[in-house]
Amino acid sequence: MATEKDERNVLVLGTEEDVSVALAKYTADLSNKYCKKKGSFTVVLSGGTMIDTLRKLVEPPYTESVDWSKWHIFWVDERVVPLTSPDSNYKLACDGFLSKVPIPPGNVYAINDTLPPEGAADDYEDCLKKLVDSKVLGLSEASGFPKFDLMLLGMGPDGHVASLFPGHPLVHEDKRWVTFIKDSPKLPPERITFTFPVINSSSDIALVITGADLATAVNRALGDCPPSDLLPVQRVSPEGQLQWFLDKDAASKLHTTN
Ligand SMILES: O=C(O)[C@H](O)[C@@H](O)[C@H](O)[C@H](O)COP(=O)(O)O
Repeated sequence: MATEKDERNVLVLGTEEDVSVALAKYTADLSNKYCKKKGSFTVVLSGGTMIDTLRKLVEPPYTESVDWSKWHIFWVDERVVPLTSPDSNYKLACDGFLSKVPIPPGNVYAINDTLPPEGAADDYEDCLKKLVDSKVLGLSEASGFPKFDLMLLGMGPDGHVASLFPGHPLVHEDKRWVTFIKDSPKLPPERITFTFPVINSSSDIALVITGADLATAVNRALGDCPPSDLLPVQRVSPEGQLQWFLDKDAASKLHTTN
């Protein structure tokens, strides 16, 4: 397995399978760290291929060694569709991940799928505020936004993360915790999404990017880009640590990988 790591925490592994193995260990280690430190682990999922890449986490030794009872699960973005729809990020995570480990169902925070996008975003933000009141979630001292322990983010070929797309005004939203989009260029069009202040208040963020179709965006993201032309993925800058996980295909257009 080829492994390269640079000072920006860019880990380049041979294959998607290698990324899956490394991501499982990284996530289990953080679970251990946060469960010891604060008695809980707040994890934010995205949709797309990231859930499949998490597959090694629901295999031994992690099925036994991870304290799943302390986990709390959120979504960085969600499609406004029924939770039973094949388009639902909740359903994707249930089928590929949550159904395989004993996370208490009360710790899994799905959107209210009976509401339109505006209402679903308000409802999810209210849910986060209640969890702050009940001390499940903390607030960042620096930003005043909620602070999650770990966000597991994917990236689209256009450089989007969550449902924050290049050139869309939502990229600059700086007041809301959760907002909505009705014209997402990636279908389905109606979604809710965390905003960048919430994303960037996180303790740890993993950017999990595999496949040759993402190589151009990876090269733009990790290369030098004029500040006015930042891709959404380049705005990911957590208070804690950002860790990139790339396979060789996704890294194939990088000029230098050290
Ligand atoms: O709901 C969504 O569509 C996702 O949360 C989205 O942000 C995803 O993570 C990226 O688009 C990458 O998706 P892929 O991994 O499928 O390329």
